[in-house]
Amino acid sequence: MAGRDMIVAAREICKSYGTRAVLRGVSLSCLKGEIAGLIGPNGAGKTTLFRILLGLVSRDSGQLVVHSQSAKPLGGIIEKPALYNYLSAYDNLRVFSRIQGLDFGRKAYEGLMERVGLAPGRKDPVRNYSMGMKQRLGLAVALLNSPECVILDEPFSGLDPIGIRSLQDRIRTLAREQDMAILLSSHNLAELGGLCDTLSVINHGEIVRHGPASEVFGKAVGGYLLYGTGLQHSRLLKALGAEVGSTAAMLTLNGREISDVLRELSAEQGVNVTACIPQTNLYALFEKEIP
Ligand SMILES: Nc1ncnc2c1ncn2[C@@H]1O[C@H](COP(=O)(O)OP(=O)(O)OP(=O)(O)O)[C@@H](O)[C@H]1O
Repeated sequence: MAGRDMIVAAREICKSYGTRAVLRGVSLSCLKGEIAGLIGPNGAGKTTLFRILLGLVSRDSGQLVVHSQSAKPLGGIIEKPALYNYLSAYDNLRVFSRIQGLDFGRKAYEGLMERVGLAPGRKDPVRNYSMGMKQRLGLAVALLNSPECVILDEPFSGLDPIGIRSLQDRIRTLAREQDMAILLSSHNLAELGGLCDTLSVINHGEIVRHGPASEVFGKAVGGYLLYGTGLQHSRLLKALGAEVGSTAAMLTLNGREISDVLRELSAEQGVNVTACIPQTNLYALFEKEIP
């Protein structure tokens, strides 16, 4: 990995609480302009790792490496953003800056609000905000001080699908247009799959898989749900043992490529597939990969 482009790396991090080992030799890194996802079930160790990266919790052993020219290279939100609900978004940003002994001035705060998709003119208290707006304000707080890497713990929790899409777009812009390194966690593959460049899977305090998101996502696909017309007449679906209804079919590939199956289906008379939705198997994803 080129040191020049790497912003943050955790190497072989171990952490125990009492006799419980929570992180067992975890390594994770994020490059400039990269979106790196960390996925794992409840209690896997995601928040603990992010707290260690942000210097909020000490590690027992392992190394943290940060390459940055910035005075404050890392910014982040751990769990829900802790906001002052009785203040406006603008005043929240001012208070969070002053806590750090800084004041960036009106223009900077308004610019930051626009950058995360909040209307700078809105004066009412944050308690009136939707969950999605609060998450975006939390992101703005994390961006104070212009960090080169932003760490977001469960940023999509509590958001509806439109809120998820909107926050994903903001995160993509930060990485693609502003070259920021983004590390984010979730226990929901759908939230990370289309957004991240790389995915690391953590379970019981160990990274059990790591790689390009498309590969890791591919490991978790157990089958496909097809929608369409005439599916019940398909000889191919019957031969593949799919469960076929009048408008939908559940298909397990058994070694075939989905692209080949779709091509062959499109050649069948009277069969028209209108949607193909991968069905993920999280048990397979969270299982430790045998090298
Ligand atoms: N301060 C603490 N004291 C004792 N145990 C802790 C502490 N913080 C976390 N743990 C334990 O460490 C383990 C990992 O917790 P962590 O919050 O890092 O997991 P997570 O993957 O973020 O889970 P979730 O998705 O539920 O937020 C859990 O068993 C948790 O109970």
